[in-house]
Amino acid sequence: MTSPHPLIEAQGLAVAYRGRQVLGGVDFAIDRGEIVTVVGPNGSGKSTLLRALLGVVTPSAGRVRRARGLRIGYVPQRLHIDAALPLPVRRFLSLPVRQSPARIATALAQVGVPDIAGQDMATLSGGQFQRALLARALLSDPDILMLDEPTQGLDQPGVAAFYKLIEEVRQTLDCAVLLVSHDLHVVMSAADRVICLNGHICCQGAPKVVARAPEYRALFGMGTGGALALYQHEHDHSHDENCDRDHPAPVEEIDQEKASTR
Ligand SMILES: Nc1ncnc2c1ncn2[C@@H]1O[C@H](COP(=O)(O)OP(=O)(O)OP(=O)(O)O)[C@@H](O)[C@H]1O
Repeated sequence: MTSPHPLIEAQGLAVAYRGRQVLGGVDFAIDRGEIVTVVGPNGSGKSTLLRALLGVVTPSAGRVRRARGLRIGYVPQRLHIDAALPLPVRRFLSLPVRQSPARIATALAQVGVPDIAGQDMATLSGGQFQRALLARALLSDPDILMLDEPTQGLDQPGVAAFYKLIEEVRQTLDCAVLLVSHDLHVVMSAADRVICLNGHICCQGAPKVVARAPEYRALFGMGTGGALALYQHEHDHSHDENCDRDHPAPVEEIDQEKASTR
């Protein structure tokens, strides 16, 4: 259950590209301190949901509300950097907002790569690159971090280390974390809440509840439930364990109010 004053809230959110609806009837809210993970098959609208919450995609129906003055740190799914153009990490971190060397050093230390400031972005390993992107997102001192498949291309230990880092960052900054991922096993253990998306929210709830939901199993198979037991972490707080099985209203019934872009 989210609070009456979430950081971001969407109601009846729908998105269409050139008249083709890819997301519909999405009700969503996230509070400070929560880690929420969005899972779903390729093309199910995960990146679109993040982009609509960010305000870079205009909803075709429904609305998005962001808390006044909300600072969002965004790590995109892809970022192509031309290898022919030298771009030291410290300069990359100063784009688009100039940052002091001290802040850059702090951010790089925070994400566990204190020695790469002078290295060229094109020469970073996959894990170092992802950490540099995360450092850049942290430099905005975010209330919420949005990460779109941040562990793509990392090996399993790299993935596990990255999620551990996210958890540490959440604790240090007391920010919310919204992430999209395909790393089902680790995600299911690291998130407070999992949203299973397939053009609409198929089901959502605490990881162990979602893992049992027939909608989740229909999308991801039965295997994850077993693996979950290995990764399940200890919670010192309670969850709303209701798995929302309601499917969205047809598009025609959704509030047509456009997103506010405060
Ligand atoms: N700019 C765009 N113009 C037209 N169609 C788009 C655009 N962006 C995404 N789509 C389409 O919208 C649908 C949802 O895409 P989206 O990238 O949100 O899915 P996803 O769940 O993030 O997928 P993946 O797991 O493969 O990254 C897909 O069918 C995609 O082709």
